[in-house]
Amino acid sequence: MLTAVDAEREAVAAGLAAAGAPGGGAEVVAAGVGPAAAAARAMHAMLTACGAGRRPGLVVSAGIGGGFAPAAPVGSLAVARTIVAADLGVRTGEGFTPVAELGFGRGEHYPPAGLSRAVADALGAAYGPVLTVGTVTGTAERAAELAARHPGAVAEGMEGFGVAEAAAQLGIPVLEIRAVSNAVGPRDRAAWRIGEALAALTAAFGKLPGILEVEAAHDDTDEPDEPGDTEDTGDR
Ligand SMILES: O=C(O)c1cccc(C(=O)CC[C@H]2O[C@@H](n3cnc4c(=O)[nH]cnc43)[C@H](O)[C@@H]2O)c1
Repeated sequence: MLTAVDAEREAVAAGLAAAGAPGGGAEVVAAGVGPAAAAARAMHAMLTACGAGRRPGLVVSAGIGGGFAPAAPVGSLAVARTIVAADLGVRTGEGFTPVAELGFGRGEHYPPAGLSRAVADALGAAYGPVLTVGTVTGTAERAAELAARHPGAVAEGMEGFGVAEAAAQLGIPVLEIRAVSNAVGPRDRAAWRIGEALAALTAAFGKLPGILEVEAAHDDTDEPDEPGDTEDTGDR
C-alpha cells in the first residue's frame, strides 16, 4: 500500500490493524507527494519485497484526494476504474493533447476490472477514472476542462499514475483508492476536511482485507478484465 504522507499511511495502517491485518503481508509506505516520488518509492518497495521472496500480488495507491461533484462528495470514497495521467501531454492554443495521442508511451492504466468494481461496490465508493495531476486543480474552469476530457471522472490525486506505472513495469496489478478531502474546483482551504477523509480511509482499509479475501475466493468466476489491465503493458 502506497500513500503520499505519514498521516495517510497511519490512517491506512490503522484500518488494516482494525481488520486484524496489521501489515499482515501488506506493507504500508509513505512515498512522498507527486507521481515521480510515488513511482520511485513504489518501485523500491516492490523490488525490496521481491528480493526478500515476498512478491506483492497487488499494489494499492491510497490517500486523500479531490472529488468531482456530484459523484464524490467530501468524506466519500472513490475507487479507480482507470488511473489517468491527466496533465501528461502538450498544451497549445488549441487545447491539450494527451501523451498517448502524441505517440509517446501511455497516459492510462487499467486496474483489474472485476476486482476494482467489487472493491468500489463493497466500499460504497464512486467508481470511475481517477486523475493524477502534477498541479492541484484550483479553478472552476480547470475542473470543468478535466471533467469534459475525462467523462465520469470521480477524483483527482497526485500519485496514482506513478504507482501504477511502477507496478506495470513489474506486471503487478494496481488499485487506487481515494478518500475525498475537498472538491475539485475553486481553491478553498477552509472547506478542506482532511480529518474526515482520513477517517474514511481508515474505515475503507478496515474492510479491504475481507473484500480481497472474498474476491480471491471468487477469482475463478471473475469477469474477464477489460482490455489493458495493468499486467498488459501494451500502450493504449
Ligand atoms: O493548497 C491547496 O489549495 C491544495 C488543495 C488540494 C490539495 C493540496 C495539496 O497540496 C495536497 C496534495 C496531497 O493530497 C492529495 N490531494 C488532496 N486533494 C487533492 C486535490 O484536490 N487534487 C490533487 N491532489 C489532492 C494529493 O494526492 C497529494 O498527496 C493543496
